[in-house]
Amino acid sequence: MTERPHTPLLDRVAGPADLKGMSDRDLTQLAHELRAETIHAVSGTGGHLGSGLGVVELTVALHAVFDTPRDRLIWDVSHQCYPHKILTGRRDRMHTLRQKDGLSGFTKRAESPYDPFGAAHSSTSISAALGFAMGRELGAPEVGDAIAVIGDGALSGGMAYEALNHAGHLKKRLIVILNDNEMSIAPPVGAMSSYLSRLYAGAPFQDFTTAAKTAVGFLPPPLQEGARRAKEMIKGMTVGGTLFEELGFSYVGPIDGHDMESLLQVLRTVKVRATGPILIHAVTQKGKGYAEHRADRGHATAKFDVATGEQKKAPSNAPSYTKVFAQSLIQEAAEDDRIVAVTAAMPDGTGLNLFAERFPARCFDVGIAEQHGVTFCAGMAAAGLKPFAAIYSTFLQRGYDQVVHDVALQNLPVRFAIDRAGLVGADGATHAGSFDIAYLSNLPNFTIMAAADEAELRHMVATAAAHDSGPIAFRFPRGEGVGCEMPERGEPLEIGRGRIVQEGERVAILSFGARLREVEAACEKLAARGIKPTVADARFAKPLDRELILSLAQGHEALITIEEGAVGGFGSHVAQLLASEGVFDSGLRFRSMVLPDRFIDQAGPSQMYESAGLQAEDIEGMVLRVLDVEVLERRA
Ligand SMILES: Cc1ncc(C[n+]2csc(CCOP(=O)(O)OP(=O)(O)O)c2C)c(N)n1
Ligand SMILES: CC(=O)[C@@H](O)[C@H](O)COP(=O)(O)O
Ligand SMILES: [Mg+2]
Repeated sequence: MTERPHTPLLDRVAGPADLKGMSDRDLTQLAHELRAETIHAVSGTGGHLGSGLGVVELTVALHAVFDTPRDRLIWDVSHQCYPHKILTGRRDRMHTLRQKDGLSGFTKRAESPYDPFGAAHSSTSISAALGFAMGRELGAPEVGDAIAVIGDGALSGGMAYEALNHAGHLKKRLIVILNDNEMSIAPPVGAMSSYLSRLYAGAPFQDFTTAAKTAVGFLPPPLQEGARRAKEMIKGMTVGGTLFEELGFSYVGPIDGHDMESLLQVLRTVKVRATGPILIHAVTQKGKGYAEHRADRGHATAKFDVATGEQKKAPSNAPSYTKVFAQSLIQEAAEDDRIVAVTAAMPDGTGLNLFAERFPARCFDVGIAEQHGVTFCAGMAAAGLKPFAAIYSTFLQRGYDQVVHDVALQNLPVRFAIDRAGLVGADGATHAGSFDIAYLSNLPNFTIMAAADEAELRHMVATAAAHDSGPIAFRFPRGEGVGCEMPERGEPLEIGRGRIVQEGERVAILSFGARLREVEAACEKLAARGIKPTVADARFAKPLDRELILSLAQGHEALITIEEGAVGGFGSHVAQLLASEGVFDSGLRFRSMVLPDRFIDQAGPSQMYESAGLQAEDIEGMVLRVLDVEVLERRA
């Protein structure tokens, strides 16, 4: 980590109360110091750098003008919250950011009273802020103002409009700050993004309409109405946030989100004068002061050298699952022009940026709009295309009703490429892909697969491309594969068929997904005790391979299932099958190893799986217990 920046003003800040006595000039200087501190801190931990750098002035101004934590400040996604955390008493813990037992990379209620609402999934801030505002209106004495800071990317999320619509209807005082940096993770997509650009493209008109507003005031009253309508028409035609005003908000902006003086002036005025919902449109630069010129604006970074900007990434010895997915899909799409692909604002994260380079007309970024993305795919499937929805497990939760109602119920052949399945590491509990097996395997018509390694993933992409008789999903973990031999091209798998990995005796371990490597590591340890389990890779959670499961159950004393998912998934369906076939009556010992029924905070992925009890030593222990070996050893 480079040497600490010189921050004399920031050193005097224990919390936002210390901003109250500062002059505007000091607050401007404080912002410079806060930006340097943010860069310094993230250089030592890695994390989301660009979005925080874009809101440094906004963070200082908000905490200077409003009375946090009584005034509730809610950050959308909250990946931009690092300056906020530094100002709210957590500067000395920033070196623990996104690490085991450290600070979360997002706002978190349990972490600080200055984090009134947790986030990480996008587009939730206005709804939450409106909830606080209504709490205040209904007499919650300790709630002051409710302030949501939402990015232009997050504003492409449907629930943001649901909240804007409701706020405009309720007409209660609510402050929404649109942090518009013309970036999502990638350049933003959508009509809203171009509308916002017009707002400040026409900014000179903003001055004009201000002048017009003043001029109207000098007209004799009978003419004022006509002049006012003329002003509205001009504003409506060009700038002026008409969309927001039509939704019942007062609109202020666009203002320069890095100009401390205008920020302070606008916020102080709004604080005194706002009576209903108001939207302040602040234009900022993502990555300001360090990464604003980078293509990704420094959205996410590993640890880095501040002087050179060089990231310190761990060397990789295997391709990432994401890259294998993208390359495999490109192979399939080259042979079948019905294949199209959809991402919800995560082109690079899902690897679809590679697909788009090859097939630009067949790749769609719908913005942060998973609900729309799923049903958009359903429509394309109904039209005879072969859509692949590439959506992280955790973000697919946002489109669940669309999965049930528009895809499963109509039995439409949408392919779901579910990346970041299982525990994901530094992003912590909000991003864990824990539930997709459970939330998909209970749906009729679905076929569910999980890749044990990158070779299996390639076969599963080919399987999904060939599978046209209904919805099919395949899941794979975040990060690198195991470095196994890769087939040139994927071969479609027989639907509902698993595979034996090693023959053994007494106990069978049936793995679904990428825990297989840990199972094999456990078997190496068990071999030293003369125990050789049978190991099988289920490949499918739906339809189950009945024949394989029943033969394993009938041919062993014990059967153990393992998966990178919560209860209610693969193991539950195996138990259901065994119970319905009366297999338990013959005394089979059955154990199902799943993620525990609790949220697991951020740590390294293997640390998280250790906490979850799904590592090789846990599997070894399970085998020993189920065979009573430990008990016998203790008695011996
Ligand atoms: C529901 C959901 N989908 C996708 C994401 C991934 N994601 C995190 S930040 C981000 C872009 C946010 O853009 P914006 O709101 O403009 O914030 P900025 O990074 O520009 O500050 C996306 C797509 C998410 N957090 N939540
Ligand atoms: C803030 C956010 O939600 C995304 O940036 C997410 O952190 C990306 O996750 P990956 O790093 O796994 O692509
Ligand atoms: Mg943005």
